[in-house]
Amino acid sequence: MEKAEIGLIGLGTMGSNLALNIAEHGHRIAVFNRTRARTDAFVENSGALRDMVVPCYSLEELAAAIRPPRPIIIMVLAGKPVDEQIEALRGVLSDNDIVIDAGNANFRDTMRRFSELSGSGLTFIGMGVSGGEEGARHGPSIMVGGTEDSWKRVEKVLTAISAKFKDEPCAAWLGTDGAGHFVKTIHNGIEYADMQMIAEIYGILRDGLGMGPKEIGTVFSNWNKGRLNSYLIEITAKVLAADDPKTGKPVVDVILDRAGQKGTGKWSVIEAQQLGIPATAIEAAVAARVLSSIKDERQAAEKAYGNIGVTRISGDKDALLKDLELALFAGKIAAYAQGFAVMSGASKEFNWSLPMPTIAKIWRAGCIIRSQMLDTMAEAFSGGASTNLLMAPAFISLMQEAHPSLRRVVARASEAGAPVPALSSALAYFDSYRQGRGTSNLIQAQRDFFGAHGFERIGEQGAFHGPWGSGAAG
Ligand SMILES: NC(=O)C1=CN([C@@H]2O[C@H](COP(=O)(O)OP(=O)(O)OC[C@H]3O[C@@H](n4cnc5c(N)ncnc54)[C@H](OP(=O)(O)O)[C@@H]3O)[C@@H](O)[C@H]2O)C=CC1
Ligand SMILES: O=C(CO)[C@H](O)[C@H](O)COP(=O)(O)O
Repeated sequence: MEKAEIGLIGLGTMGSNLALNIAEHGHRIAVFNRTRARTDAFVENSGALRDMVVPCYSLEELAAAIRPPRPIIIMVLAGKPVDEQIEALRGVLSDNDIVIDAGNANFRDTMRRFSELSGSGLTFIGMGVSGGEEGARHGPSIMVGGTEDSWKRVEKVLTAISAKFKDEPCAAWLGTDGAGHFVKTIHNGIEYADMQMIAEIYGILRDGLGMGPKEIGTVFSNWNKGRLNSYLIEITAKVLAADDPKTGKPVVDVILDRAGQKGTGKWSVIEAQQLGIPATAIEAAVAARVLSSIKDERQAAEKAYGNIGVTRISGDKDALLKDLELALFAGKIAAYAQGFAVMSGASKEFNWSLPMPTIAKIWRAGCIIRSQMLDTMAEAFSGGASTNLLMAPAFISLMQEAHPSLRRVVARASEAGAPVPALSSALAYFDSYRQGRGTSNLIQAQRDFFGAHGFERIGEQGAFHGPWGSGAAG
């Protein structure tokens, strides 16, 4: 039998679709899954691509089915299962074979795996993939970390299967070792903020304006034709339009308000904190998911405080809708600015030289956060935007137009009792970032008072102490 060009382990949602995508692009692929039944089901459902697929029932069989040097994609649950697969593969692979971890790995695990495999003869690639089920099948965004040489060896197949934005492949080599998985992690952090802000706007429309799912869906659908055009807005409109076959009710009304998470949002926030770079909108989104998960406690609190609910927001509905659209737009810009700032900090910390224009470009199609705005970001970064996206001329104009709406929406939502943690964090970040003289002069003084930490004076060099007298520095 003709040998396969590539192998894949893990035929779950992502792996099975990625395998079919690879096969459809003319690459014969050998596949293996821990649970045999899943391999059988995959083969049975591979339809016209059946001849391009080689089912294998052991790693030995998988290795024997692929032409050396073998590229093998691992697409299993992140964490220990990946280590177990790598360990098992070491026993069946040969020098120059390439092991590609394509799951949502923590980039620190990826760095460790790089160092553990160095000198083993095997090449390792840590690769972030975004686009969910549909993206994996028809074109995901692919973020690669590893040596440039290893990228060159897999570039052809990865660019072929990736999404295309106006013919440009959404797959790129972003740097050594953990670079690809770090960028995927921040992609997901931004995804969390984006989703949370959309949910906050949905909350205002539902509880503040008393609108039903279908009507809200139409609002999102209209917004998707304008500046907010993005995959997440598009699917939100579709979700809100869908009915539950069991009850006939809008499906969103029968879903529990409790969202899970697998780790990438939390890792984004941890790494931002480690780097000392504020990612407050992302942090608020992660915290909101955590709060959503303590449903019993929230219900008890509702009883304790009385069901105050959200008071109705009155006024010109069209003007309010315009404000909500612009508020979401401004909030998104702040969240992206934070995500890119974190990547910029990590790039320096880990010597990756992350290419910001390329990252924005490969996020324009295929991935979950794809949006029209990313094209403007790609242009801004290509034009040399470096410190913070909020300093790019195009984004200064956009924020000047949109921030008054964000301010009004946060104020009105707070008055009405509608929680808007991500939008308000985004606004506070923007307001703090654009304030030439803030309030930390007082913090310097407080620190000096209780801890003799000293402070700087305006226009003078050196460290100074305050005239605090007795009781200070105690
Ligand atoms: N779903 C999504 O939208 C996206 C997911 N990802 C990432 O891709 C990876 C796979 O996700 P997804 O396809 O959704 O997950 P699924 O739950 O659909 O599939 C999980 C796969 O992992 C395998 N697996 C689990 N534990 C082990 C183990 N201990 N040893 C060997 N194999 C194991 C399963 O095998 P078995 O059949 O035997 O259980 C199955 O093939 C994850 O890292 C995920 O975070 C990345 C981007 C998007
Ligand atoms: O990577 C993804 C999308 O880009 C996965 O769908 C991931 O599972 C999303 O994160 P979480 O499950 O924590 O919401």
